[in-house]
Amino acid sequence: MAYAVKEMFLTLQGEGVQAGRRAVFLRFAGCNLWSGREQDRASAICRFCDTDFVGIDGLGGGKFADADALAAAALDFWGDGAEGRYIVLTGGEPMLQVDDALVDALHAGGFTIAIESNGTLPVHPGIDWVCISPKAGSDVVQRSGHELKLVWPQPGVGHSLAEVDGMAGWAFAHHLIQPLDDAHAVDNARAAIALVMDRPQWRLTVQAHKYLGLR
Ligand SMILES: C[S@@+](CC[C@H](N)C(=O)[O-])C[C@H]1O[C@@H](n2cnc3c(N)ncnc32)[C@H](O)[C@@H]1O
Ligand SMILES: Nc1nc2[nH]cc(C(=O)O)c2c(=O)[nH]1
Ligand code: SF4
Ligand SMILES: [Mg+2]
Repeated sequence: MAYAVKEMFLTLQGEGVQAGRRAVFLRFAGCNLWSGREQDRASAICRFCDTDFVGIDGLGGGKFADADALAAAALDFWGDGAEGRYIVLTGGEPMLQVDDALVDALHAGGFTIAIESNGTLPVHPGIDWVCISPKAGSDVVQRSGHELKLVWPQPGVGHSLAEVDGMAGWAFAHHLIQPLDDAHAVDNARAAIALVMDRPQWRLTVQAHKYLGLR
C-alpha cells in the first residue's frame, strides 16, 4: 500500500506519560473527524484541532510507495544509534493508513511504535504504546490501551461529567487530562486543573513542546 504523509520530524514527545522522549513523528495526511479545511471547521465533529494535516507538502512529507520506503525514511530522521528508537504515528488520523506491512517494517527497523489516535477505528494490535484522545460526538471503539488523553474542556456541547467518569473506567493504564489550546488557554488550564482536583483518577498533562519551542 502507498502512504500519504503530511510531514516527518525528529523531536521530543511533548505530551502524555512518554513526554520528554526522543521520537520521530510521522504525521499522516487526512482525518475522519475534520476535512482540515478552515471553512469546514465549524461543522466538523472535531473542531479544535491544532494541526495542519492536509496534503503531503510538509518537511519530510510525500507519497511513500510502500512500507519499506516509509520505514527507511523514518530511520533517516532518527539518525545514528540503534538505542531507544521510538516513533509516534500521528496525523490526522493514523489508523486510516497504518497496516500490518508498516508495523512490521518499523519493528524490523528497531522502532518501538507509539500512536496518537482519536479511537474511532480499532488500533493495530502490534502497536507498542496506544494513546487515545476521545472527541465529543464521536463513537470511540478503541477503549483500551496505555493512555487515554482527554482534551478539556472541548468546545460546543463537549463531554458531560458523567461521560468523563465513565471514561475513567475504560481499560487504560493512565487517564490524562490535556488543557484545550485555543484563545482561552488560561481559562482552559484552570478548568482542567479543577477537574483533576475533583477527580484524582485523572492526571494533568500539558503540551510541553509548545512551551519549549519544539515542534
Ligand atoms: C492532532 S491529533 C492527531 C491524532 C489523532 N487524530 C487524535 O486526535 O488523537 C494529536 C493530539 O493533539 C490533541 N489536540 C489537538 N488539538 C488540540 C488542542 N487545540 N489543544 C490540545 N490538544 C489538542 C489531540 O486530542 C490528540 O491527542
Ligand atoms: N513534540 C510534539 N509532541 C506531540 N505529541 C503529540 C503530538 C501530535 O501532534 O500528535 C505532538 C507534536 O506535534 N509535537
Ligand atoms: S481527530 Fe485529531 S487530527 Fe482529526 S481533527 Fe481532531 S485532533 Fe485533529
Ligand atoms: Mg501536535
